[in-house]
Amino acid sequence: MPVSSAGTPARGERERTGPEAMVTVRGLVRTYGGGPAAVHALRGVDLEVPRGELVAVRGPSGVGKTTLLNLVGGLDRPDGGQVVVDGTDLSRAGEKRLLRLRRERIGFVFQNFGLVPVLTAAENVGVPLRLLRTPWREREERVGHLLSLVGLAEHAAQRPGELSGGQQQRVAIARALANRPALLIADEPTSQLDAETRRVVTDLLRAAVEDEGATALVTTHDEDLLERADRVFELRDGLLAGEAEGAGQR
Ligand SMILES: Nc1ncnc2c1ncn2[C@@H]1O[C@H](COP(=O)(O)OP(=O)(O)OP(=O)(O)O)[C@@H](O)[C@H]1O
Repeated sequence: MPVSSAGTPARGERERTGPEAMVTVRGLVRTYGGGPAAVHALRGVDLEVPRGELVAVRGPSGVGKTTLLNLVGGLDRPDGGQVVVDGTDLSRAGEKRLLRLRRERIGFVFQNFGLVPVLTAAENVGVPLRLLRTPWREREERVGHLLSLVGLAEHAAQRPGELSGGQQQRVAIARALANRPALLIADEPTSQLDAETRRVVTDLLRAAVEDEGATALVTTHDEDLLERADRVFELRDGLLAGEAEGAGQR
């Protein structure tokens, strides 16, 4: 990071967090509501996600895991602290810059999948590529490849309502990978799945990291996924603590 003599980032320089960190979170605070009913979801969270790793955040229900992912993904603004993603300080980025970062560099897998009900599986996977104005042929090839990767080539023409929960989850993962995101953010990507599908989805996340060069930040309770993460953090009482090394195996 270029620094001025005072040790702060040189004026006009894009803030960098070093070559390794894809995400750096410092002192992150998010409070919902006010007064005695205020919910202090995050009270000063610090987190570093190195490039090329699968990092998992665990913690009890309602502890603030989704809140953290939304803030890292630029979908919500914090009440305090700093989030730097891929060299961009989100608190200094305007809406346009945030939108571009989300479209070009980030893939999301939401807890409720977030698929568009009137679009087929293939069309849902193609949405991020349409937003990037990817040419038709390239889009079709990428969508076909991703649907095969998640084992849904045969279901390309079905709409979300005609797919099982596990199939919808896999469509959501294929869609999140469509733009070859530098950062894949996944909120409980294996929840509500049977053991076999959980394994398939975990394999996909590892493949995104190993083969597609992505960095992944996931929340999960799934012991198998935790086992295969490169690092595991625990969110408790609004703070992130206790890093454990996962096995990080394929
Ligand atoms: N928009 C909101 N308005 C008010 N309170 C909210 C809002 N979103 C979340 N909360 C509260 O903030 C806390 C953290 O919620 P969050 O969804 O981040 O938890 P979580 O760890 O992801 O939970 P789960 O594992 O059940 O998905 C909860 O107490 C929740 O009720």
